[in-house]
Amino acid sequence: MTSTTGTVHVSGLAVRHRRTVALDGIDLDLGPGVHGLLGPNGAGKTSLIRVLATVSRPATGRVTLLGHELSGHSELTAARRRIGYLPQDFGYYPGFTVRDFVAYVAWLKQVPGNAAGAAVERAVARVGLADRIDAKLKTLSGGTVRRAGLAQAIVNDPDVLLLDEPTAGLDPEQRVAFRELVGELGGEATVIVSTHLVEDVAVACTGVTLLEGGRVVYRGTPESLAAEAEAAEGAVKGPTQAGGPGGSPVERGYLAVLRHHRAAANATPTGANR
Ligand SMILES: Nc1ncnc2c1ncn2[C@@H]1O[C@H](COP(=O)(O)OP(=O)(O)OP(=O)(O)O)[C@@H](O)[C@H]1O
Repeated sequence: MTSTTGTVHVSGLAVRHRRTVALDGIDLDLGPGVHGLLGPNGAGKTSLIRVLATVSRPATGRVTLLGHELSGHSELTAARRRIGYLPQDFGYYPGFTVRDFVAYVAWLKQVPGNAAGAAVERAVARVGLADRIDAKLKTLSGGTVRRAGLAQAIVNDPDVLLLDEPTAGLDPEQRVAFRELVGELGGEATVIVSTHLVEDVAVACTGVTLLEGGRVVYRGTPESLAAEAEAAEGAVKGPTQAGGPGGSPVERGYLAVLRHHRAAANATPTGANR
């Protein structure tokens, strides 16, 4: 976990929004695979993804993506060609068709003109929208627009794919298809997925990073996170104490880690662990 060879390397990353510290000294090293980013509201997931997507700048720290340190103009430009990004809320021209929307991003990402048409059709087909490619975005449901958003994120075959709450608004069938696609993409690319749906992480992710209060409080795999629940439940002799009844093993592990972290932070007189 502490290797420095990952395609995404972050050290001492801090992000502030006016007086709010959104990220407070993050160190991460991520390579190919699907990495789930979990954490409660306000934990800093979007702030981290926005820095990696090069749309916001850190207050302090270093970020290296695919060997490009995200600082100078030429390094940023080189990295951007190889990044795919699906923001939590993305804007679009409602009068654009799915094809126009994805083609526009292909152009922004400098996909060569002679390859762009095929790249657009392939990306749209991969998200299951081939039959809607010439439909205007304003005629599509929220979940379908979100799939078009995913198509634009993968049109350049990115080496780093950043997805902020990609399954929000998807129906269960679409969510299953999404997990399969993300699993496929993670075979070669470094995929970072922020989500509140812990089950997405359990099924689709090879790694898990849990943020709280702008800090990394856990790194592991879905399996190791689930084992945290078992350990906590064993210690307190009852599942209701660790995560509550009905939660999946990974959900209970998530809750157990947060609870443990908060108890440790409260036990620190100076609050230095927060
Ligand atoms: N533009 C902004 N201006 C002021 N504060 C902000 C801004 N964006 C984020 N914050 C604050 O920064 C912190 C981290 O927010 P961020 O959106 O990164 O968290 P998150 O984990 O993505 O949350 P959520 O799960 O609710 O999307 C929060 O305290 C939030 O209120």
